[in-house]
Amino acid sequence: MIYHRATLSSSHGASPLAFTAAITAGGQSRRFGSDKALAQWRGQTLLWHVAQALASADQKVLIAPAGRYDLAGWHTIGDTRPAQGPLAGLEAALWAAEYDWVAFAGVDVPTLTPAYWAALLHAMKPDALSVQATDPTGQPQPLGALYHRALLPHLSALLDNGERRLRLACPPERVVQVGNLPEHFFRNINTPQDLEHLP
Ligand SMILES: Nc1nc2c(ncn2[C@@H]2O[C@H](COP(=O)(O)OP(=O)(O)OP(=O)(O)O)[C@@H](O)[C@H]2O)c(=O)[nH]1
Ligand SMILES: [Mg+2]
Repeated sequence: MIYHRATLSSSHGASPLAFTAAITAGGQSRRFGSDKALAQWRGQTLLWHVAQALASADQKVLIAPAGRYDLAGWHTIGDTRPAQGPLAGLEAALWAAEYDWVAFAGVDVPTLTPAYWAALLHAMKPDALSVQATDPTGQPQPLGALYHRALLPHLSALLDNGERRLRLACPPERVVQVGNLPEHFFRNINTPQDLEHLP
């Protein structure tokens, strides 16, 4: 594991790295009870908030069934392995990526901001294949994280072997962990109650 303490005020003058943004949106929202991507928070859908935080990306892909969502500026691609979960969504994202680095998000992380993604991009190290924020309990967050597209063969082998856990997408020794980020970034929305508790 490679550790990095985040700074949210990172303006270093270097030209920003070109990257792909991918939102995996092929889930069934069973715990939420209706499509959580379209649930409203602060007058917009959760999906809109997630996309806004990634507006500066050079390529924007939504991994979802054709026709389910219409998000301006985002190109929808289908799952390579439908209904196999977010690890399969990541496989589709890395497969479609035109840039080495992919900022990978779910539809249910509406409190992420451009500063969150900038902190992850800033923490990148030469040997890294993933950059993941750690929550206040120290748990790495694989669903608002950066992945290098060189992980694709590793990921496909995992999926072929029946693995579905997103946290295994990258070998731990190639993950850069980013600590010290504000607590409000770590709010996954799984149920209507989770949404009610968002400020
Ligand atoms: N592309 C793709 N994304 C998925 C798939 N399953 C889940 N996701 C997405 O992965 C993210 C996190 O998954 P969950 O929080 O489990 O969402 P979910 O599966 O819709 O919700 P539950 O049915 O309650 O588990 C969400 O953005 C989902 O849309 C899938 O099979 N394909
Ligand atoms: Mg699920």
